[in-house]
Amino acid sequence: MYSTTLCLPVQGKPAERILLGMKKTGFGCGKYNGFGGKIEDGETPAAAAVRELAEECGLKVQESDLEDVGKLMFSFPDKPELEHDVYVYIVRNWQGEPEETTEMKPVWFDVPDIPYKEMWADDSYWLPAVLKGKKVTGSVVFSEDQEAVDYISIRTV
Ligand SMILES: Nc1[nH]c(=O)nc2c1ncn2[C@H]1C[C@H](O)[C@@H](COP(=O)(O)OP(=O)(O)OP(=O)(O)O)O1
Repeated sequence: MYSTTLCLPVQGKPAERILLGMKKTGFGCGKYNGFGGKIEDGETPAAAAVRELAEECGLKVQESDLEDVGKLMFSFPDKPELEHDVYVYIVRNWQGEPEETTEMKPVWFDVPDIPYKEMWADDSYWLPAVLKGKKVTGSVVFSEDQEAVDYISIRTV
């Protein structure tokens, strides 16, 4: 199993707008998602989140700007090698402007217009709670096509 990060830049508290990226390559290509990727050997989740956010959309943050909003585990019964967990962070302060990179095309969405149909199927279960200020932990099992959610257990606090 490997570990990844997911950074969600938002404006407002509670969140009114969110920056998502249309993923152009790799895992989740063609979906809108937060910004993140694999945690490298010897790297902390926070350091990886800062690095991936800058690499994928050019926003620069300090580790102290990361608000830890939970951890999720994703598994794919027919593809155990894809099993991974995700450290999820919200950021409200950054330097720079979002810019398109080879990996992601960033787009701002008003929270009521978040394009859940063009995102990972689990997001509609937990992202609304996170945007209202909750923390989430949980686990998601995907179907064979790696698109539909077969089982989901999310705890919000
Ligand atoms: N079901 C899911 N729901 C969600 O909201 N985000 C997910 C998700 N499954 C994976 N992610 C996120 C976590 C992470 O930010 C990204 C996948 O990272 P990966 O490292 O696997 O892919 P990349 O192709 O970006 O590789 P690197 O950038 O090279 O690390 O997608």
